[in-house]
Amino acid sequence: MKIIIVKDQQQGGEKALEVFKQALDQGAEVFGLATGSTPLTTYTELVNSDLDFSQKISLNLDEYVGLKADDPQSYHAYMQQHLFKFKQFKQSYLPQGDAADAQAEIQRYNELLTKFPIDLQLLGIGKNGHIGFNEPGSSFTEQTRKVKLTPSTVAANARFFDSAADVPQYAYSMGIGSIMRAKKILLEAFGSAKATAAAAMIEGPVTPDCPASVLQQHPDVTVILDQAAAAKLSK
Ligand SMILES: N[C@@H]1[C@@H](O)[C@H](O)[C@@H](COP(=O)(O)O)O[C@@H]1O
Repeated sequence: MKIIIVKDQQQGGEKALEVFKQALDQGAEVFGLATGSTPLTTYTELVNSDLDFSQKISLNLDEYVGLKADDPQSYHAYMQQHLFKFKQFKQSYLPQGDAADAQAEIQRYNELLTKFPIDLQLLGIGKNGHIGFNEPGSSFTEQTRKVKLTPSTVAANARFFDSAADVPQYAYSMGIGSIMRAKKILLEAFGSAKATAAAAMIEGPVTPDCPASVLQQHPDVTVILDQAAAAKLSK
């Protein structure tokens, strides 16, 4: 793992832009994208850059089950608001939260991932070490699936909803097996709330108890941390 420690989230976004630029220079065609507050500065940097994604494909990590694409809380809406409205991609895919047939939706998404192997996967990390919506205990080999969110993740994401009761309890998520197939991975973590998870990911044992720890086994991972998120690293 290559660890980059920056002053703050703003500087983290600037570093992330460099990683995207390098991936494009190396011929990346397919980008795996993430949501949450963590990638916001990265998306702002991408939007304000002259990088051209108009012939590139994107695939998002996850989507809440039950939300329509035009629901303002959906990850579709998030991506539209923060990136796609400003930066054109050739084609962008997310799981369809309101799909009538969950199994068919999972299969559709797995087929897309096979058709478009991800060159650069952007990730955040949950306070409990989850990546995508792969909560502690998730298998390291699974592909896209429907997952039940833990109470702590529901609580953490409640800030984006009117009330905790409105937070969906299930999501479609690329599995850890899908994430690990990406050629290159860029994980960002900002703020003291992520310090324990960041230390477990980087220095702890590789265990499903901290799903992000599996990244220690990936050959090309860059981690961008701000000083607060890096505070619990031993060196
Ligand atoms: N599914 C998302 C993850 O992809 C994200 O990494 C995590 C952290 O969110 P934030 O960046 O807002 O801290 O939250 C959600 O659970």
